[in-house]
Amino acid sequence: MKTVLTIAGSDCSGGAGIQADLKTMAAHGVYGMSAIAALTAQNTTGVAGIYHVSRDFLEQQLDCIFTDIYPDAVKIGMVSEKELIEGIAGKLKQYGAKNIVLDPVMVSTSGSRLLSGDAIGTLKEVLFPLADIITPNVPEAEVLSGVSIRTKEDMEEAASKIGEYFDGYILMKGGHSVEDANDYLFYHGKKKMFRGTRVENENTHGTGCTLSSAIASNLAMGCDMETSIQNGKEYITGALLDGLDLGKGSGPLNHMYRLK
Ligand SMILES: Nc1ncnc2c1ncn2[C@@H]1O[C@H](COP(=O)(O)OP(=O)(O)OP(=O)(O)O)[C@@H](O)[C@H]1O
Ligand SMILES: Cc1ncc(COP(=O)(O)O)c(N)n1
Repeated sequence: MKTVLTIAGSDCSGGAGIQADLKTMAAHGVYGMSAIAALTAQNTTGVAGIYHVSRDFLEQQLDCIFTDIYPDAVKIGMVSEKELIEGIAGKLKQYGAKNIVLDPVMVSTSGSRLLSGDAIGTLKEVLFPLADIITPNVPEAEVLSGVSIRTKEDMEEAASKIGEYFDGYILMKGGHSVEDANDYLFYHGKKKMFRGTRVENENTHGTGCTLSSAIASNLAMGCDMETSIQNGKEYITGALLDGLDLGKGSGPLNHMYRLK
């Protein structure tokens, strides 16, 4: 069985973070493992609190995983703080981790900061060089590039700025657009669109976590990058179309929609 590790934050309400990642992995038939960087107290209406684990404890979790069940792919989500990012990078290097999908989670849909401001530089300098693909949404791509994004040309400019310090695949997600849900892949000066029909569903809690875990699951199963993204896109669209409606705010997706 193929194995995938998520390094991210826990969402006690089950819609985003580690919980969304593990559900996505189970739905793909891969064996999911988790190293928890932070515990959050949150639900569909917002984040009430964050409890960071220590660097030592996060490293201990990674040692336990890598020395026993080696992951075929790694997804990285909410990593909160500088020291944790440095710890993760050290362990990924030490164990030669491969197929690394990095979702640069910065702010929750509900508006809470999930990555401290002074950690963004560390993320770029220390963790980006290890990633095969990064999956910023438009606001994250703006922070990473310093370009204000309104048009498709702005996206290209932002990707080329990010490309100055990141050598891998850049998937810019269009979930925040109003007219469509197209995602754009940039790689070494080339661009490819992954077309998405906008689903009229307010319940989008955890879409980014789900997409990045679906891509990691596909990479673990041996798909190439573009096929992994295409399959991930189809999976997220299906999960949104299912129309699950839980909670009082922006609710979670049905990760198991294919089993219906
Ligand atoms: N309403 C929608 N209809 C169809 N696809 C969507 C919709 N909203 C998001 N997506 C898709 O979901 C994936 C995640 O994109 P999004 O831009 O929402 O990421 P994100 O903001 O990082 O997610 P998160 O809400 O977890 O922070 C992308 O493939 C995007 O196109
Ligand atoms: C632990 C954790 N990780 C990631 C997100 C981002 O997801 P969203 O933007 O849908 O709130 C989150 N809310 N919580």
